[in-house]
Amino acid sequence: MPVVLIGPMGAGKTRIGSRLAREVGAPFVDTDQRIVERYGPIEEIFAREGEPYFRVIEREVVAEALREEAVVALGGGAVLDPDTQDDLATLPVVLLRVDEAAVAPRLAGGTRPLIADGGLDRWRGILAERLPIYEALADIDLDTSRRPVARIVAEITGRLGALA
Ligand SMILES: Nc1ncnc2c1ncn2[C@@H]1O[C@H](COP(=O)(O)OP(=O)(O)OP(=O)(O)O)[C@@H](O)[C@H]1O
Ligand SMILES: O=C(O)C1=C[C@@H](O)[C@@H](O)[C@H](O)C1
Ligand SMILES: [Mg+2]
Repeated sequence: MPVVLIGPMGAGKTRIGSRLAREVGAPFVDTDQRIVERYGPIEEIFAREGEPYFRVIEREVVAEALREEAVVALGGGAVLDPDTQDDLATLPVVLLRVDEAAVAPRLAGGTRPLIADGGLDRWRGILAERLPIYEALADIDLDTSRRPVARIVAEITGRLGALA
């Protein structure tokens, strides 16, 4: 069964997911990275085909990843898909949170298309829209704002053990 990481842009899903996978000896799948491998850079997909098309290919990649024995980091908006919400209801899901002060430097210099214009204000608005979904799906909920990656990974492995 996969372990799934969800949360907003910059929460650390990719970085913590890859460390967690190493720790538990499982493969790591990042759905954004898989989309890039197959379809090219995400900002180009958004620019060329628009967000609805991106969500369709994202759902395909997510559905495939959720059938793998892996640590799976989802894109920030993947939980908007109702079928993905259904899939996640029966899987161990880790919500990674981050506050605004901590995320600002993490987002600097990025190419995330949804916040290309609005920056941190847009990030805040998107999070507010999605937070009820994130919270409803999470089995483990933790803040990554001011803690080293190794500590966060240790806490997740401990809490996953308690879930089993
Ligand atoms: N606990 C942490 N402390 C400090 N920096 C961190 C921490 N976790 C992640 N980072 C840094 O924050 C940035 C964003 O992290 P990461 O790419 O893992 O986030 P993400 O949740 O995958 O974001 P996205 O949804 O955009 O893919 C990276 O530069 C990463 O190295
Ligand atoms: O929050 C979002 O909707 C997104 C987050 C990223 O992980 C990418 O999946 C993409 O930039 C969209
Ligand atoms: Mg990521």
